[in-house]
Amino acid sequence: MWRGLWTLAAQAARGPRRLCTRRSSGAAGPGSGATIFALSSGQGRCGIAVIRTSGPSSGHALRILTAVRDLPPARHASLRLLSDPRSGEPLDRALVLWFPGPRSFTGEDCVEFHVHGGPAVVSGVLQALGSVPGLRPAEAGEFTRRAFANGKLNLTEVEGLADLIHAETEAQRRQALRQLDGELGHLCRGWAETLTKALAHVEAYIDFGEDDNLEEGVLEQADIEVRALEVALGAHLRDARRGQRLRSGAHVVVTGPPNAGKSSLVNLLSRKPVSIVSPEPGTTRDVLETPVDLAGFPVLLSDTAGLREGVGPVEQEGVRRARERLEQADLILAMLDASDLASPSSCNFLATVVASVGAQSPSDSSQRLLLVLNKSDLLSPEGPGPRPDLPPHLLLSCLTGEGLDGLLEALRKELAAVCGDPSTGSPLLTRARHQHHLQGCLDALSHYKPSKDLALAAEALRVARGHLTRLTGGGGTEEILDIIFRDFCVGK
Ligand SMILES: Nc1nc2c(ncn2[C@@H]2O[C@H](COP(=O)(O)OP(=O)(O)OP(=O)(O)O)[C@@H](O)[C@H]2O)c(=O)[nH]1
Ligand SMILES: [K+]
Ligand SMILES: [Mg+2]
Repeated sequence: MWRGLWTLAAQAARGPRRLCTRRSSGAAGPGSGATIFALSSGQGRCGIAVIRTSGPSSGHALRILTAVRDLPPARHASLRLLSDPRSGEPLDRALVLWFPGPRSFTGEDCVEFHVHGGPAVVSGVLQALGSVPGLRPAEAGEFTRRAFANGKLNLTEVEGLADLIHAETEAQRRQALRQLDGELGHLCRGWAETLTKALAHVEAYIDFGEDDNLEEGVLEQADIEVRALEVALGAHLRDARRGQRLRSGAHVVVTGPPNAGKSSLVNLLSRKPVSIVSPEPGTTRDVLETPVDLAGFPVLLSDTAGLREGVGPVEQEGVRRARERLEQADLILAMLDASDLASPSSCNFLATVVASVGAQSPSDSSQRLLLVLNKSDLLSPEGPGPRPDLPPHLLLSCLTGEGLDGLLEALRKELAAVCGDPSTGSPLLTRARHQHHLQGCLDALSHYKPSKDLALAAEALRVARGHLTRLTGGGGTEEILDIIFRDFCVGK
């Protein structure tokens, strides 16, 4: 998650960075001449490290380091002794792979050296590559940028790749893989084709409308297709918040009367002592936020002050902050003490918070709520259970852990609804950029009124199509590319 937060924090700490490309050099463009190299596996001691090159001198570099005149067979691993070309000193016995362009990740000639992962070996091979004329170290994201420039990936696929590298939860990984597979790009291309066809029809009508040799119903057909596209775009936009939540984390807020066990639950779900737990009501005052992986979904979990009136000014401020945070929640975990359901604070909580969220119809409610009755261990086995008039709820004991599995399963279902389930359904719009262009496309289509003015209608179609093209990176401006490629590390 968190990548958003981390990137912001890192940028604040370091000041603006220029990580990826030198725009002026046009280093990413095909035929830019330079051959780049970098360590593509993680930094630090490891069993195997992968060093990659990309560019026209890749084959030359491979021959020089292996001191073998013939290149190994394409896309087959071969064992070779690598030596420093300057001193002839052996560096490592390594697996090398030769990927002649265009059938490579970047579309250019590429080589992979799978060397032993010790820091001395890695730095020896990197230095040896640096000594080969025409080779220079890669900048962050430069391999991917070349792949993009050579048409190997479109922009949404590049974003999917960045997300895949940074994915921290199962659901994020699945979503990133789907995007990398080109699902969103595919959808956009289909929509753009529809618009191209409609545009062709409108333009034909402008040119030949008066003639008899134009098929009948051409404009009507274009009209039907554009209106259907508007409906599809609208449906996707309504879903947009879900994709972004999956990328940056859903807001889950734990609330309830004092001492219900909210902090105990937050500690249990995050598996660390985030909040102070004590028998004293009113222990938690500030909102305490912690990133967690809940059932495979990225979540920002907030612990809040117990809701009650008639307390001192500090706790009152805590209650105000708790209510404020509650309004921003995607999912509310409403918690009550199962052994204390008749108390005024429990009744008041049920009548206000639980009832008000529950009253919204599921389709238009922006928030979801799970009611949890904690401290089930305090209920006597034969005595009457929780009140019969309660809304649907789950029983839990933070003390014994009983009911935790059921709660996690319920959370998984709720979060799938909040974030969108990446294993099913239509591709999600994971970034504000996607939403911006789809909205732009939809706005342009609202000006499509061929019955009023054919020329303006054609222009509306052109503007709308431009948004879809830019979404997948066609005609993308350098600034957008810079922002997207900044997400990558060196070697990717
Ligand atoms: N028996 C029992 N006690 C529990 C359980 N969960 C929490 N407690 C106890 O209940 C008390 C209150 O727990 P907290 O987690 O501090 O409750 P809270 O809702 O965060 O309280 P405030 O922050 O004061 O609003 C502590 O003494 C916990 O040890 C449970 O499942 N069973
Ligand atoms: K407490
Ligand atoms: Mg607390």
